Amino acid sequence: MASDQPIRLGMLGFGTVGQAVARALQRRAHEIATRTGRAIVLHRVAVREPAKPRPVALDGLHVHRSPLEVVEQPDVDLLIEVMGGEEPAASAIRRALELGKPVVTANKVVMARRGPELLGMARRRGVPLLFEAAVGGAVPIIRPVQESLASDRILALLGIVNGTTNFILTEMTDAGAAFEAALQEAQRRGYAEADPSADVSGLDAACKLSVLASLAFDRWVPLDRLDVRGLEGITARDVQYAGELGLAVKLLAFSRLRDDAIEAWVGPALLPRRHPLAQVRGVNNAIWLVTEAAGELMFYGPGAGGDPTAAAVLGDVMDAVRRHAARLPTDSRNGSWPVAGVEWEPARMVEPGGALARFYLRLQVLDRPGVLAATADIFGRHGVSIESVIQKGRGEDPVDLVFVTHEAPLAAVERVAAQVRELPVVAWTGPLVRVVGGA
Ligand SMILES: NC(=O)C1=CN([C@@H]2O[C@H](COP(=O)(O)OP(=O)(O)OC[C@H]3O[C@@H](n4cnc5c(N)ncnc54)[C@H](OP(=O)(O)O)[C@@H]3O)[C@@H](O)[C@H]2O)C=CC1
Ligand SMILES: N[C@@H](CC=O)C(=O)O
Repeated sequence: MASDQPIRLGMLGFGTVGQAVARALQRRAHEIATRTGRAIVLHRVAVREPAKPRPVALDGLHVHRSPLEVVEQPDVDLLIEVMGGEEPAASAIRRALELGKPVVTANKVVMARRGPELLGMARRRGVPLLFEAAVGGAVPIIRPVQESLASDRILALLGIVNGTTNFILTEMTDAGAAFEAALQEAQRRGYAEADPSADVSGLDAACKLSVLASLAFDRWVPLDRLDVRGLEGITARDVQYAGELGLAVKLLAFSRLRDDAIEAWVGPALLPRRHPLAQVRGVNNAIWLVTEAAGELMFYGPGAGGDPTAAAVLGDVMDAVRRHAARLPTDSRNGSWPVAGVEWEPARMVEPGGALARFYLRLQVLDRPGVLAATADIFGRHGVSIESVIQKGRGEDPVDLVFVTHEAPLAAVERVAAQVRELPVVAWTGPLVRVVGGA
């Protein structure tokens, strides 16, 4: 990068985030140049369908269909990857690093599935690979965990890391919206993934948790070792009943150190309405960290959407330009996943079935004499003690029974749910939902 020349960007993807990056580069060209000491211009892009009409036009750019073709161009100094998915994104990032080109990505799938390999490559080449936008959208969380808290020890993290599902749950709670209508609105606003089932199933949040927990605990927390549940089966009635219990439904990501093993899960959870995470509404995300020295910290802001995400992407671009110009290697902790010079090892994980929590379970039962005693008996036989039970409706066919348990191992509560489901009076059982924080 000769210092009198602008930095020429190659960008893979020109969808919600890519177009917002292009807009911001134009609108903020002066601040960006002043703050980095270099002009930064978008030069080449890769898209699947160049002829598709877009709110931001591709005019004046070199447009390619092949991501690798963009990477290989000698006039591309720095790569932005905002196309999503594992491949061809990971191969393009890898090739850029091999060529010594700094990379900025918003892709949590790539970082969760290929992070250790790509960060290892970045470190060997002494080239930045930055991914602040991959977790929490505009919320700064990667840099605080890697840099600001580098001297501290993170003990636990709990967060809302998916904007789409938080938006859906907020619409269902506040406006009584139907799940499908709220999801469509989230897609229209550009919050959802290209395949929104990744948001709804908890996979998007799980990728983010894998990345964040790996950085927080300095060992690889593999995606396929997480207990991942989504919003499937959560209905307006659950939202209503939770409200009546003074609780709010959220899709949470949780991880903590237990002895030297890692417990990690993503799933629907009920929080007391006064809990700070219960106040996080709409597309916002929030991550609450517990550390040894600093205590409790909370990071909050828009977790999805073109402009907020583009701000995080461009922050990384400017950082990469400054680092490269100063010939700094990737900093002490960036790329410390795996730890410098040490072969990376997957974390020892707490078996999900053994992890303790309180649970909410809703059943639809035929209103027959003795039905409550029959279901409660199953809980007792598996050693799961019931904290509260509510019956909703009477005489209708079927009625709802809502159980909240005391702390119990997940595996025991799963056995209860499976056995209850077999009772002839039980018409339907909902998903297991954790209850977090005091009632
Ligand atoms: N949207 C958001 O709020 C956030 C998104 N992210 C992440 O940012 C990334 C991009 O998201 P988003 O902008 O919403 O996604 P979009 O689906 O809106 O855009 C994807 C872009 O990538 C292009 N593309 C996809 N596959 C290929 C391919 N094989 N070859 C060439 N071009 C390809 C598409 O081309 P075409 O336009 O021709 O179809 C499109 O321009 C994802 O990793 C996402 O997880 C992170 C934080 C927030
Ligand atoms: N689909 C994601 C986008 C940001 O990562 C979300 O809704 O959070």
